[in-house]
This record gives sequence, C-alpha cells and structure tokens, in this order.
Amino acid sequence: MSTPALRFRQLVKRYAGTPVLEGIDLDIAPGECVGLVGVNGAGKTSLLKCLFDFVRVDSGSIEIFGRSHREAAARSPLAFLPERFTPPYYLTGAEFLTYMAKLHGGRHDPGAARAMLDALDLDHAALSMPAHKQSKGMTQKLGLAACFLSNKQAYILDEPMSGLDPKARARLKERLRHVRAQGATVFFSSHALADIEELCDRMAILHDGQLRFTGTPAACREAYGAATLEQAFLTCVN
Ligand SMILES: Nc1ncnc2c1ncn2[C@@H]1O[C@H](COP(=O)(O)OP(=O)(O)OP(=O)(O)O)[C@@H](O)[C@H]1O
Repeated sequence: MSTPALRFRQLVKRYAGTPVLEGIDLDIAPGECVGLVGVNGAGKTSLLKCLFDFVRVDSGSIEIFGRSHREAAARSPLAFLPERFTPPYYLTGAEFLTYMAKLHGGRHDPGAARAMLDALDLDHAALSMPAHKQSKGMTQKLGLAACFLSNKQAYILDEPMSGLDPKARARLKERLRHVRAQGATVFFSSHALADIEELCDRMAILHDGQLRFTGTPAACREAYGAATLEQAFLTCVN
C-alpha cells in the first residue's frame, strides 16, 4: 500500500485522566473518503483535534502523508473545517477568505471566490457582510468555501453538513465528489448516516474510546445483520 494520507496508531487521548480515545488504529488512503461517526461525546472532534495538534496526544502516533503530525509542515496539505465554525465576527466574507488564502500560503482570487460561493449556494452579499450579521448556514458555507479554495490534498471536516439547508447539502456533496475526482482525500465526521452511505468509501464507528467498526457502509450493514445503516449503527453502539 502507498503511504497513507492519514495514519493513526494506538492513539490515546485523556482529558484530566479521563480516557476519550483508547488505542485508535486507522489508515486512510490517499484519495479515499472516510466518514467518522459516533454518538455525542464519542470523541470524534477530539480525534480531529489530535490530528491538528490542537490538543496533546497521551500516547500513540499520527502520521500525515508519512510525517509526524507534530511537524507543522506535515499539516500543510490539510484543509480543516472545525465544528460549529464561525469566522472572526468583525471580518467580512471577503476579508475572511483573503485571510484564509494567506494562511494557506496562496493569494485571494476574487473570481475564484465568487465561483466557489456559487458552487456552495452562498449569496455574494456574504462577501461584504461582517460575520456577526451572517446566519449560521452562511458562516458554515464561508468556512467550507475557504477550505475548498485552498486546493489542499486532504479535507478534514468536522460535521460539514451542520446548519446547511437541503440545497446547500446537495451542493456540498457535489463539491466533495468533485475534490475526490481530483484525487483529494476526505475525512469527515457526521451524524447523518445517509450522507455517509452516499459519499464514503469507508466509515469508522467510534464508541467507548475505540473504533468498533471500520469498513464500507455495506459491510457495516452486513456485519450487524441490519437492513439499514441506522440499524447497524444502533446495534454497534449498544
Ligand atoms: N477540553 C476538554 N476538556 C475536558 N473534556 C473534554 C474536552 N473536550 C472534550 N471533552 C470531552 O471528551 C468527550 C468527547 O468529546 P468530543 O467533542 O470529542 O465528542 P464528539 O464525538 O465530537 O461529540 P459531538 O458528536 O457531540 O460533537 C466528551 O465527553 C467531552 O465532554
């Protein structure tokens, strides 16, 4: 197998001694789309925070395209959308995208930005509106736009569908298929099992600090003898 895009090995994370992740092993291949699911509080966001070195790992390792996640340069091929994303409240949409383009080491391209807003069904008015006047869905789309404009090798998205209306969800799915067709890796958390089934090559179910299941959605249904992914998930976490 080629070098994985992401490799988690025996990852352990505790908060004040309380374990949240207790030996996570997961490889995600370049170009693969993997969905991370689990009940509220299962540790999905914590796993992603470990990946970006936002929180300290207690033991185990994480590699990004073969390099330790502790090296800042190793994280540069990644675009990230945090959970409950809100841009700095005083920045307009255009200022935020300009700022993010700089952080990603590129230059803001107003034409590309407008095209991306169209792709995600975000009104161009968001470009001149400060974030604090935007709706939850608008700021979410803005965060997604910044991610996709970065043209990174891998997109790490924490509940990317959160707050999006049905049209925007459809547009986001199109965009995810588009970046995958270009060879990008996608790793996202979600509570929407239908989205996981529709978009992902594989899914990982995190429960009680461990990955209870990793494989295709079809294999998940089969493993738990369930007609639907929802039933399979419920059996897995019960
Ligand atoms: N900074 C922190 N300090 C202490 N405990 C934390 C911290 N961050 C998260 N936790 C705890 O770790 C556990 C996992 O939280 P996390 O946010 O990773 O779960 P999640 O799977 O993303 O949940 P959700 O689906 O609700 O977003 C929870 O019990 C949470 O209270």
